[in-house]
Order: sequence, then C-alpha cells, then structure tokens
Amino acid sequence: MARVKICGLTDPADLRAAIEAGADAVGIISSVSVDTPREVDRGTAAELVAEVPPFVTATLVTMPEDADHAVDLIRAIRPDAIQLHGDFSVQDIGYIRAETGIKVIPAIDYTDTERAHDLDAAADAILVDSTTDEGAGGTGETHDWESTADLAETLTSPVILAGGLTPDNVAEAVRTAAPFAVDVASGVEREPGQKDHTALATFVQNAGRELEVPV
Ligand SMILES: O=C(O)c1ccccc1NCC(=O)[C@H](O)[C@H](O)COP(=O)(O)O
Repeated sequence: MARVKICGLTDPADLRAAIEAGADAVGIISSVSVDTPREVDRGTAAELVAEVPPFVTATLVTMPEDADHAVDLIRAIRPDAIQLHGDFSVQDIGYIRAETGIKVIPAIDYTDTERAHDLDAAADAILVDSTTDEGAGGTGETHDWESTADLAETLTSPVILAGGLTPDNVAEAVRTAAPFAVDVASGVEREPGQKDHTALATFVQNAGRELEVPV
C-alpha cells in the first residue's frame, strides 16, 4: 500500500476534500521561483497548515533561496515537513533539520540518481519527480517507473513517486515502482490550482487504500 500526498492545495475547501478522501499528507506550495497556479503566499500557507488535523502531514513545498530562507519559512508557516526543490546539499538538509526539528524531503529529478545517493543518508525521504530545468515540479509528466523502482531498491530513504500521476495511472505506478508514497498535483485538478474532489477520492482509492482491512 502506498501512502498518498495531495499537493498544491490553495484553499480550505480543497484541503478538507483531500483530508476527507484519506490523504496521508497534503502539500502547500509557497515561495517558489517559478510561475505556478498552485502557489500561495506565506500567510495563506500558514492558515492552511493550521487547518491540517493530527495524523496528516502538512508539507511545505518550496524553492527557497538558501537554507536560512527555508528555516525562516518553516518558522512562519509551521509545517510538519518541508519538500525542498533546488540544489540543496547534505549540509543544508542537516542544518534545516537541526534548526527546526522537522522532516526534510529533497525533490530530485528521476534522472539524477547520483544526487539521490548523495542525499540518501541526510534525507528523511526523497521525492523522485519529473522536474523542469529549474527543479520545479507540477509538470504533469510521467517518467520511467521501472527506473524509479530500481533506484528505490538502492536507497535507504523512503521514496515518494511523483510526476504525471492521475486516478487512471496511479495503481499501475504503485505496482511498478512500489514506492513508499505517491504524490499528485495537476492530475487531480478541475482547473489550474483548483482540485476536482471526485478525482481526489478516486486517486486515493486507486493508490491502494481500498485494500486496507475492512472494519
Ligand atoms: O506543482 C507545482 O506547480 C510546483 C511548482 C514548484 C515546485 C514544486 C511544485 N510541485 C511539487 C509537487 O510535489 C507535485 O505534486 C509533484 O511535482 C507532481 O506534480 P504533477 O506532475 O502535477 O502531479
């Protein structure tokens, strides 16, 4: 069974729908250096994070200028975990964790297996995505899930599979890559930045939650 993170939530109604659908984690995107309909300002990010209940991981997804900027964002927004897009080092990850005490999840492009191995010991999990040249996510593009399966076998960190996942392909992605978790942003939207609540629920079910032991 793969855990599920629903990413790029921009308003309370979509946040609640993701939680009701059974998401294990939610992603709120703030302070990114690319143009995306899923970005919210720092204040909105803090308000959304404050609405996340216990046992659901509120994840700040960001492209900070440096490790101190990441720490500053964490202190303002107060997430449970940070997903870092950009060229951050082992030292940066250690520093952010030591300063804030939260889990640090670097995002890497699926082709950058060397970087994944470099960060493995420092990271709490690694998000393997189909990223842009700037290292951003939300591309809606799938990649070779078998290569991610091979990569995951050589890492000790839990691997989160992202990139182009949808309610229709997530079951196949989980079967092929056997990730710790899957992550979706654009694949469950009704329009850019707004989630389709039916698609959210179907995504969570198809990721394998329906296989849980019935009550
Ligand atoms: O979603 C974005 O627009 C985005 C922009 C900049 C940095 C990260 C971003 N998203 C990060 C995520 O975790 C997405 O869920 C992941 O990249 C998958 O996106 P998608 O292919 O649209 O499902």
